[in-house]
Amino acid sequence: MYRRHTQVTTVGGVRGFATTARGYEVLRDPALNKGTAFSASERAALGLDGLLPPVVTTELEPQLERAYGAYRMAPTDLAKHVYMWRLHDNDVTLFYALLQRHLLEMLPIVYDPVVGEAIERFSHVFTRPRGVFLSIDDPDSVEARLAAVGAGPDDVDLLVATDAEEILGIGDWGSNGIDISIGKLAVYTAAAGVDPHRVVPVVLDVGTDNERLLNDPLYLGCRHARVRGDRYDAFVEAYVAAVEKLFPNALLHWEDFGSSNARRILDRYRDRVPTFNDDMQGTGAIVTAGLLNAVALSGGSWADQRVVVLGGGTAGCGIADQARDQMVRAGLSEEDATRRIWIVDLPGLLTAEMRDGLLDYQRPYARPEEEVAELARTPCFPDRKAEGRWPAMAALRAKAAAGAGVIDLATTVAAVKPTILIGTSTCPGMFTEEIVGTMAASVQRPIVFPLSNPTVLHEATPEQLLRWTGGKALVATGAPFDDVELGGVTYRIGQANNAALYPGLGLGAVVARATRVSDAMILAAAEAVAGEADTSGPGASLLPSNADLRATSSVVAVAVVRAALEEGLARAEIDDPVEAVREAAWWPVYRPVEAV
Ligand SMILES: NC(=O)c1ccc[n+]([C@@H]2O[C@H](COP(=O)([O-])OP(=O)(O)OC[C@H]3O[C@@H](n4cnc5c(N)ncnc54)[C@H](O)[C@@H]3O)[C@@H](O)[C@H]2O)c1
Ligand SMILES: O=C(O)C[C@H](O)C(=O)O
Ligand SMILES: [Mn+2]
Repeated sequence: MYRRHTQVTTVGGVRGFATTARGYEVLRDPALNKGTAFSASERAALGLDGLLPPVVTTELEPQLERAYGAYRMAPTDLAKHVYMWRLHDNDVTLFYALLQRHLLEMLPIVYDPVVGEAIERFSHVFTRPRGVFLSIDDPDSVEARLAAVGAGPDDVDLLVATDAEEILGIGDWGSNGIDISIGKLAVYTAAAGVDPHRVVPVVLDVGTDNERLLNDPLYLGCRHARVRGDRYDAFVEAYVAAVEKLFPNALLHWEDFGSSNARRILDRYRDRVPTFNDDMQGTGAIVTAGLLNAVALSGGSWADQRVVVLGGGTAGCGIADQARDQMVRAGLSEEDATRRIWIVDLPGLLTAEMRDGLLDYQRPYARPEEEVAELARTPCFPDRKAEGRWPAMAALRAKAAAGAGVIDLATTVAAVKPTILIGTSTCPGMFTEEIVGTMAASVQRPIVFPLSNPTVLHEATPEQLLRWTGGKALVATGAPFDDVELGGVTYRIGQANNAALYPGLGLGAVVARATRVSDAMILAAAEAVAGEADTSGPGASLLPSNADLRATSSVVAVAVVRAALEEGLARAEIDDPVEAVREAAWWPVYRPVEAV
């Protein structure tokens, strides 16, 4: 966000800034600061002579070299992460120029998986605030806190908010979760060119149930258990209402909410404001993109797929919904399509007898009793980590364990013979050789996507899946994985991470000034991503490489703008979507700064 004393302007025919700031005030504004790249005349006019070394380097190049050297010197991934955000606080342009140049290397540092470590350590490595902290203990202050960023009604395009109940697969991290909002926004800019000065990261601090935080003297958030129920809903409402009032054009992105709140919030607001839930819809769409290519390569038809999802939370059910919709497009009725999806969670295969304990969006997938009556049940052992984190599912698990037992993943896979196996369980190693072998024995090209993040939580590694299936598995993962060499073929592993989709979706929605984020816009994004992958040749990736994210995101954004126009959801007048997206995209280049 630009400070109040700075305006975006045109300087000598080029987009630049006009500012009343002088001296250190200029250098300490990360939006304005160019360090050694201030020209001699800018230095004179802005009062910078004497405050900078004498050499003038008007290009970014030498600064990029210096910054990359410093980055390389940072001894650990977390130290690299901290270095990058310090750089951001010093010079936003240089940060994004560096990130974009080394995108494949730095995305995992700035974003997932290292952002997970940074979130766990937030209270210990905190140096300076970024983003907006909203507190459930002071709900009346929501509007004032958002207004404190100092932006006018036309100055904000996008807000990413989290309540941090289910960060990646690492659980509840309270107000530390601000870093996921910040990380997601950095990807919006690096991947799609969303203007980093027109976005706001937000944490909705409703407390935390994480004992480690509650007992950490350095914890910086509200030190009490998570507030739920009416107070929670009123707080979320206060946030949305304040955004509508202060930033009427802005898109609202929800990130890493717990499974009991994510869908409810989305359903409440999706017809009122432009909004989407990244874990449900962004993930569903990027996985659809990977599946579109995988199903085509497998030679099968969508109407014939059988899908088993391990982990029926926000991501798993978001994926299930979009897979169901794809089968409906292939000609199945909604009921028949739903019947081709099996969800296995902590209580085992979700069945009709559990109906009352299931979340509303899990319920359609519960299997009828008569169908599962013959399936073997195994006793299950309490999983302490999971009991705390998913009370509803853990209660069902305990009930099943006390009764006949659970229908586990191995039994489900043996009975269903799925063509597609999806992992969103947060439980590493759950896709065993036995389970994958069972699948491979009945389908030619088993499609297996272990998606849990961060990397250590993957249900299986691509190397294992390919080895166990003699290279037949069609694999995509949530975190980045190296190529796999097997039988003389190099297998490139597509990353089915919503980072490859939501930036283009968001940019498209922003460019169109969309009033809503519709299912058609999301499908257009998924199809656009799928179309960007070259799946020809042995071992080809199912998804485009993250090295091409900028180009992929532009294609996605154009497709989203077109879909918004077709549905009459665009407020912007757009003749040429390609040109509109090109014009809107922000690039990390130094701009002239004028003293006024
Ligand atoms: N690749 C991506 O783009 C992407 C996107 C979103 C989420 N994810 C990952 O998916 C995972 C789940 O995320 P979420 O947002 O859906 O979380 P969530 O809390 O909403 O869902 C997790 C579900 O897994 C279930 N579960 C836990 N242990 C299990 C076990 N042993 N067996 C079966 N089910 C189990 C829980 O009961 C819960 O229903 C996380 O690791 C997250 O990082 C990946
Ligand atoms: O953040 C990611 O890497 C993807 C996804 O949103 C997740 O929660 O895991
Ligand atoms: Mn997420």
